[in-house]
Amino acid sequence: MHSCYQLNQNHILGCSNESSIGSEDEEEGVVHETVKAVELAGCDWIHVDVIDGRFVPNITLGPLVMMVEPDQRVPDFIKAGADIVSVHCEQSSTIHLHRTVNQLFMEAVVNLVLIMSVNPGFGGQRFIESQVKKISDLRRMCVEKGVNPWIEVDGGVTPKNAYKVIEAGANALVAGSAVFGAKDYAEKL
Ligand SMILES: O=C(CO)[C@H](O)[C@H](O)COP(=O)(O)O
Repeated sequence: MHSCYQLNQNHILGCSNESSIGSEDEEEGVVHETVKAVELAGCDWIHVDVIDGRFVPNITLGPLVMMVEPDQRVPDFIKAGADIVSVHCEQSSTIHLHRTVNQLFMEAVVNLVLIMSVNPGFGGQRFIESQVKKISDLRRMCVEKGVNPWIEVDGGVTPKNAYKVIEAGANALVAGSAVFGAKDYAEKL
């Protein structure tokens, strides 16, 4: 099983002394250190949310890099080092899903379905229990079709409920506040 961690500006600020973050360089240093720390603690993936203040009210990466229609930047994310790129299926986020998925297949090997288990936009929300059935339905459909994608679950995942989503068939978990809000990342892992 892979575990992965969401990294966004809120989580970085949440686990640091906000007043100590001044310049962009300092902020970049905090991001760097935090990523290094969760990697050392044993996380397998770093999950970075690109949230642009349109599909959801929040902005994760900061106004300087704010964008609309992030799916149009897929090649840039890959060039920047992303191994996996996932997009929202809602048309209000990804305007032309078919085109974007085709583009993903041309740019990289894509084999992951992400099920959101909170309303997207903010970390620290409560896990939506009804999504457990969605995960098991998806796993069953995959078995029936003879495919085996990563099934990633994102939102409200904690050490207390992780077993449920794993039992339902997920094999990649995003944990934001559960990990970045803890003093000891490895223990939460
Ligand atoms: O993508 C999200 C919101 O848009 C995630 O749900 C969230 O950021 C993950 O954090 P947490 O584990 O605290 O729910």
